[in-house]
Amino acid sequence: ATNHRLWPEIERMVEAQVMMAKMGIGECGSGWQLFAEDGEMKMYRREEEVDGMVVDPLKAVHVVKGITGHEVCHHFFSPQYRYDWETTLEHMTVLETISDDTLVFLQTHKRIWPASQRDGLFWSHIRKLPNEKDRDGPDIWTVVNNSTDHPDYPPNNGKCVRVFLTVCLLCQTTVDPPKEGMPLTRDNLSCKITYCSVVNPGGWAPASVLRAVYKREYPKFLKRFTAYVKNQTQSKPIMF
Ligand SMILES: O=S(=O)(CCO)c1ccc(-c2ccc(C3CCCC3)c([C@@H]3C[C@@H]3c3ccccn3)c2)cc1
Repeated sequence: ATNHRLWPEIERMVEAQVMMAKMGIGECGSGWQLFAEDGEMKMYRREEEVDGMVVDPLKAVHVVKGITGHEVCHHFFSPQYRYDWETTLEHMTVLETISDDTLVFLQTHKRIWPASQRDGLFWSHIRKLPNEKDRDGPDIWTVVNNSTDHPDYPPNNGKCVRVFLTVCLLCQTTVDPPKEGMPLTRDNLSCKITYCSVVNPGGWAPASVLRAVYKREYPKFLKRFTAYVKNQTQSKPIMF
């Protein structure tokens, strides 16, 4: 729905986030440090603080066989799967359904001692993008999540401190064609996933605790989420 109050912001954020996600780590500016590696998954972060709070930008790249970018983005965007893969989630509500590709979420995350509990209120938008490199190749799919306001849920008015986040999941599918006359199967699929996130904790939390949480939770999240998508799709028809 292009006539919604958030549309101009969504357009701007999607364009900016997709451009950043497409850039290699080298081009993304200096200061990225590899902090986790597991097979094809590589996680980088930059150590940044705003008003003494850790807001370390994170960029992860991963290559997963047997799934498509559409399937990855569909399972990331759709609320009905979220409790299955998002382990730090305590509660999730869809506050607004702006259109079938744009939702507004309110989420509370499990408390991380000794910091106070956090919640996040953000719009989430899923979009297919043309594959510029290979016109007749599979499309690129992306989901962008960005903090927003909602009149009924002002920040920090209850037990939770409101985090401010911007997240981009960008997926590029590669099809390795089967032998002449052989059917296309999931063995011919590979998906390059780029996950970028900046989470401002919204209020004081010990830097050492936050960095330890990020170091533990982000690799776990991406591995768990991608394994979940493989598991959910393995016996289903391919969704391009
Ligand atoms: O990609 S998403 O949009 C997927 C939808 O859920 C998303 C990802 C992460 C968060 C998030 C929000 C707050 C916090 C902290 C900050 C201070 C205390 C709680 C964390 C901590 C880092 C840990 C974390 C890392 C990865 C996954 C989940 N948890 C993460 C929110 C949304």
